[in-house]
Amino acid sequence: MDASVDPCDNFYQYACGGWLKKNIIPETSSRYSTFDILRDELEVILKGVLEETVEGEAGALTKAKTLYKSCTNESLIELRGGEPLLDMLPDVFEWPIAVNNWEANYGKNWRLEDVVARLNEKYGTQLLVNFFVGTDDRDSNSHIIHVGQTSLGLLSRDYYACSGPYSEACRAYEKFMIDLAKLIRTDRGLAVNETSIRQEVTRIMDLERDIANATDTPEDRNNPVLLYNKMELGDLNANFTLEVESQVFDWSYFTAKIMDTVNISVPDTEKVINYSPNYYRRLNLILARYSKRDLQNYMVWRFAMNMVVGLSRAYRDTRKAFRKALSGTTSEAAVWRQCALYVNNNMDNAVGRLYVQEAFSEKSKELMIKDIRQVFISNLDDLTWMDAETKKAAEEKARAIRERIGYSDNIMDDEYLNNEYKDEYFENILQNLEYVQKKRLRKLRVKVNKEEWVTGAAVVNAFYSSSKNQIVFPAGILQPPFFSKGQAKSLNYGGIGMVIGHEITHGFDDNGRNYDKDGDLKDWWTPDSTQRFLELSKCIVNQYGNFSWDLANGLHLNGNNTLGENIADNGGIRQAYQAYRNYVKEHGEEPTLPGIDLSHDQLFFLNFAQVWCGTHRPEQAVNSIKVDVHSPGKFRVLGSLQNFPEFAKAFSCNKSSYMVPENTCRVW
Ligand SMILES: O=C(O)CCC(=O)N[C@@H](CC(=O)O)Cc1ccc(-c2cccc(Cl)c2)cc1
Ligand SMILES: [Zn+2]
Repeated sequence: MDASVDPCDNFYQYACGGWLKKNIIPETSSRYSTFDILRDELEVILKGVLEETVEGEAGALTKAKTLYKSCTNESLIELRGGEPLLDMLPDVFEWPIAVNNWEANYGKNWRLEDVVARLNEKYGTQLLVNFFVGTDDRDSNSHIIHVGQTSLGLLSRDYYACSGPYSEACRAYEKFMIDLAKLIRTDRGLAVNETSIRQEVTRIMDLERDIANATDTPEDRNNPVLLYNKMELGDLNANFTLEVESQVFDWSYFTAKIMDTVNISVPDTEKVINYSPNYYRRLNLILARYSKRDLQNYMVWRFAMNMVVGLSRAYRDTRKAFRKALSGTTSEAAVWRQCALYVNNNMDNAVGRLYVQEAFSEKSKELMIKDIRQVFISNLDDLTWMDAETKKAAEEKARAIRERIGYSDNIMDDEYLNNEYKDEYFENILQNLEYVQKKRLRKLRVKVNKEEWVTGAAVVNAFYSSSKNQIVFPAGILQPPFFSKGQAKSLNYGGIGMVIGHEITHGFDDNGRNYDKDGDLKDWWTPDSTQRFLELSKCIVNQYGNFSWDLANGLHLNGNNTLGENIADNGGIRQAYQAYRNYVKEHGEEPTLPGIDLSHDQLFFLNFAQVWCGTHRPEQAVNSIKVDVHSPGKFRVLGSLQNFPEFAKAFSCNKSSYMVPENTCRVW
């Protein structure tokens, strides 16, 4: 901390000023903070357990270690060059820019449905048409087919302006395409004509820019009620025509191409949810202006660009400038880190088991969730803006929230674990992609398992699931500074207590409030209470929208896209603090910590703030301000403390100081 700063002038600087002086962002990190360091440390633990040979361990654990080993076998990876990618290009109907006679060999029988379906069912990549099986928002026990809008190579639609802070990213993106195309042609012994490659790359960029402009903005996708457009599969053919070179996209044929691979037949009367009707209407106008070749170039590019990270140095180098432009890092993370992350993401229960056995103590499960839930409920009484009927429903929902702490007992059961990973899909990454995707598609005819955890255990994070009305605190976050049985309660309440309140409040933010206690999209609000909620939320939208972020060229935060997180932060701090005061009332003040002349109330706020001591690279700041639903850490701390009078009291701040603004916001 920097005690020379007045906590009432800028509490973030007071709490973190010392940290910022002592820490430099590593060249491999785009953001570096207390929170990120916990994640880096967790990866080190994963490295240790994944490299360790243990006789007679469960088969699933050996498979995770095998996958990790194949991923980190750098000499073999170097030897194989671009082979894993080159070998599978024919399987997705080739990349026209990197092959000769594409029209003769592939273009003739080419169908958009075939390539979009193949990328989806075999490579888990949703492009152009985002087809996926997910929980039915209005029937949270069932799965249903969804079609949504595509993801973008440059992450946010705003980048395609390619001007100002985005010009470098666009230039690097196109260079990435050119270099990869040249490298593949060279590897295939094909002539490289720089001019024609540049021309094709320009068309791919134009196509993706048009697609980006066809996508709905995040603001237009904030309300789950408006996204929920249920229709029959047959209606997609009738109302959402897509045509390429006068070939009409057949939605039924397309769906069968995907679902046949998991032996699920889908009739035209099948109900589906269309999350992005406007996107599909706009998309058709765009497709009329491009050729089959353009589309094929675009889609295979979007797939190939993500494959290079697992290939030889020459292939990874084509992505360097692009990675620098988007994240600011000058060198990629160590291979072992990338592999530990990859295996954890794809085999989270096996890796979770290894992590928990190695680093988690059962004592870390004794969280104060009950206290904080109780505070949320008793606070409802004070809310003047909510009527009794809606308060009653809110209380019922809060009481119904189910909690998950640490890890699922299932992962400690060898039988269960081996069964989850029974197929031989773990030799390498590509096969693993197919395995994970098939598992997702098979869920269509299966009921939602609400007991299932929405995350692995080896994760430094926490979650709220609106469809399960469930809060989850995986083992990875149950550690200092968030929690430790041995540390002061003021630190635990300012740490994990805040996170618990944050997750509970997600059930009542601008998105979560649309779901009832059973996780179904059902309105349990009176119109008046809804009206008042929206007014109070507006205060938060404006408050955070007023923050300008120096690291992002002074861009202002998007108060709408970050609203849910900001409501959760503001609820969390209040609930955690009140729960701490209740604890003290019952158990008495805690003994003061030696050598620190701060009260426990002050320590509560200090620990809360120091979670976010850290900083971003400018490129990452521009990126995250567009795509992250969380506000930057500094503003999460400042914004929530400015709205909380108890903070001002704890540090005896007077009215005129920055931390005690004239008008404050409060929802929960
Ligand atoms: O990685 C990231 O940037 C997102 C991390 C992220 O917010 N995860 C959340 C997952 C979610 O949103 O429910 C869980 C969470 C983590 C930290 C805090 C916290 C702690 C102290 C002070 C403040 Cl203002 C906030 C609150 C919630
Ligand atoms: Zn959150």
